[in-house]
Amino acid sequence: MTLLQVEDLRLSFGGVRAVDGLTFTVGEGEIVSIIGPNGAGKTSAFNCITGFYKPTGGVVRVGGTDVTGRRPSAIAARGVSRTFQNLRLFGELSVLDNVRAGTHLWLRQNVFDALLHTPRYRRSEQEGTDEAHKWLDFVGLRGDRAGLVRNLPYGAQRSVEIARALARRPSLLLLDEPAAGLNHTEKTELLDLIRRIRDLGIAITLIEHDMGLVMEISERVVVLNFGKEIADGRPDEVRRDPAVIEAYLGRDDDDPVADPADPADAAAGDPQELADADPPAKEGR
Ligand SMILES: Nc1ncnc2c1ncn2[C@@H]1O[C@H](COP(=O)(O)OP(=O)(O)OP(=O)(O)O)[C@@H](O)[C@H]1O
Repeated sequence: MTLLQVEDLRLSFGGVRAVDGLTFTVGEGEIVSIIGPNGAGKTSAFNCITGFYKPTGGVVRVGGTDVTGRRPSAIAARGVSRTFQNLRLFGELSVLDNVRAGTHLWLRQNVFDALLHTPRYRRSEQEGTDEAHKWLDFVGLRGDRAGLVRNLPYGAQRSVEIARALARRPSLLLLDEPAAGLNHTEKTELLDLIRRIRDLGIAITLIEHDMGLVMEISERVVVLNFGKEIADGRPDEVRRDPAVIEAYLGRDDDDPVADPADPADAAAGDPQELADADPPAKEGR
């Protein structure tokens, strides 16, 4: 069944067409990556899908329901959870409380119960705490969970953010550059974690610059360039796609013929190189 359906999604910032006609779907339990050079519109697309930006055009459906332009909380309540490129943890809260915050989406609590600390409130608080521990175990975060989250190393903070997103009990998890800033070991653990999340039946859409990770884990890859979708296919198809290779590596207009002696052209001719290619540096941001 199709879980997420994005149709002709558009977003403009003044004259900049950040997203320019994006169409793709994500099925139940599927892993779909969105890739593209810096500034291609990936995060803008995520922000439209999750309600942080109101798209200029197009439709976003979750489980068949049109959620275009709805508030982030309404879209989250439909089972869409996300992490952010720049972590958005509550630095002054404990590790455990950060993850417990995710459970408030579905824990049934009211002001009356909270003020009077009724047995029902205490039961639901315990349920939230148990659930938070469960997800912290799942992401493999050992150590002190009562300490402030901001005292954790960066890689561990990323894990806490994923645990918090999972504590919302999503059917679709959107990860914005989950491997950024992680070392080799942490990336291997992330790969395993993403697979284990998928094995729970949760669909995953990730934005990622680490091509090795993308090519290894994705069932489908959607490629954006200057807001436009230039490819949507299996990893092996996408990395052989000339439009994708050109978007990543660029080609001098005055030099349309590949020169095997030129490392850039040699790389463009070898699809395997795309897996190792560093995206071009940010421009005009
Ligand atoms: N809040 C904003 N105001 C104005 N322009 C923006 C805003 N956010 C993004 N843009 C522009 O929209 C375009 C797409 O940016 P976006 O951040 O979505 O790209 P991206 O593919 O996620 O890039 P990166 O890989 O660097 O994170 C860029 O030209 C960017 O400068």
